[in-house]
Amino acid sequence: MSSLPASTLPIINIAPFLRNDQPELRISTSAALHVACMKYGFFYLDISAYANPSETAKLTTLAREFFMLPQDEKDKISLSNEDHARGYARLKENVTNGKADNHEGIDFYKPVDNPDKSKPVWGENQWPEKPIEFKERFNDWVEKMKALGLILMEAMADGLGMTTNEWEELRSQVDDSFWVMRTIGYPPLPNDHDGFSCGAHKDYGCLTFLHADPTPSALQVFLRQPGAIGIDSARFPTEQGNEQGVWINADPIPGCVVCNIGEMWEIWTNGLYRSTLHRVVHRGSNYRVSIPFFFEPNFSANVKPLAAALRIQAEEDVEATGRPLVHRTPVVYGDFLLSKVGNNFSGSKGRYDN
Ligand SMILES: O=C(O)CCC(=O)C(=O)O
Ligand SMILES: [Fe+2]
Repeated sequence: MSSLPASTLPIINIAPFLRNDQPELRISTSAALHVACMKYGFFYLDISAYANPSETAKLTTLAREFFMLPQDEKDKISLSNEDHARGYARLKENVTNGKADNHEGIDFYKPVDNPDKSKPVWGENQWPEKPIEFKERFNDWVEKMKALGLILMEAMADGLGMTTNEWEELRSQVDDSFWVMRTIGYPPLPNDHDGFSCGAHKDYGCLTFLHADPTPSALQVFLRQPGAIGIDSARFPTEQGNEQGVWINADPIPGCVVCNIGEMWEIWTNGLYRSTLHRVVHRGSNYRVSIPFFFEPNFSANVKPLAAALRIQAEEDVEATGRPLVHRTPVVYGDFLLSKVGNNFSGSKGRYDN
């Protein structure tokens, strides 16, 4: 897999949205976001003005220390203790496209009022006792990523040409994000493993911010390119149909998180922005650690096509083709999430994934 082309994904710096004195830079940045979301659904977000590299390095170290603990120590926070969504999942416990993923991980969700572990995703988070500092540092990261989510959403609203009122309305759907954070550990993928380190999928929420250790040639992104011959087209998930494209590596870049948009953005933009397939194929010899943070809509958010996206489409499509716009079906985010989490577990109820 190391022969895949290197990433050509754009790098977008969030810095102009952290301050108020660079209006032109804000405009060009939100325009670049708009193009990146239409073209790739994936980009690098340079957060070096927002997060210190020592902070992210500490997170991967803590996660690695946890995964190196004996199995029975890790199993103390097994997700079977809880709502089958929050907690630790053993290697190969997660399933994508019917095949076991070669990773282990801990999932955390936004805490809820009145937790009830008999209800999917409605239990309590389980934090490891070891290594110490784990809970504190990761909680800090949650706060930081939640704030980043709102900053990026506003920048994207600008990129879509939303009015202030339209942004306020969208903001009210994401201001109590039902976020998810995962720490994932990937041993090298054995050659005879029937599946991937993490099988091809789209993220189904709003925005993913992925911090990973420096391992190259692990995360791969599917770039749609009509006419291209896919590298292993036999393995496309069915919903991808026979769409053609190529897999590229999205190797980590210092100071950046990899950011991708989930399926809720497809609905909000009525398909103008596309949520993009990605997968992990980690054939290196080291133990890889990644930490995705999923900034999601509020549980009760009613996600439907945004007027700003429909305006763009009306200009581009209807005039060009004469066809009326077909609107995507609205969903309540929490219902959508619950319909998804049932599919991902070999033995039990399921959790957040594709
Ligand atoms: O580990 C990675 O690089 C990606 C993980 C991922 O795509 C996910 O958890 O949704
Ligand atoms: Fe993903």
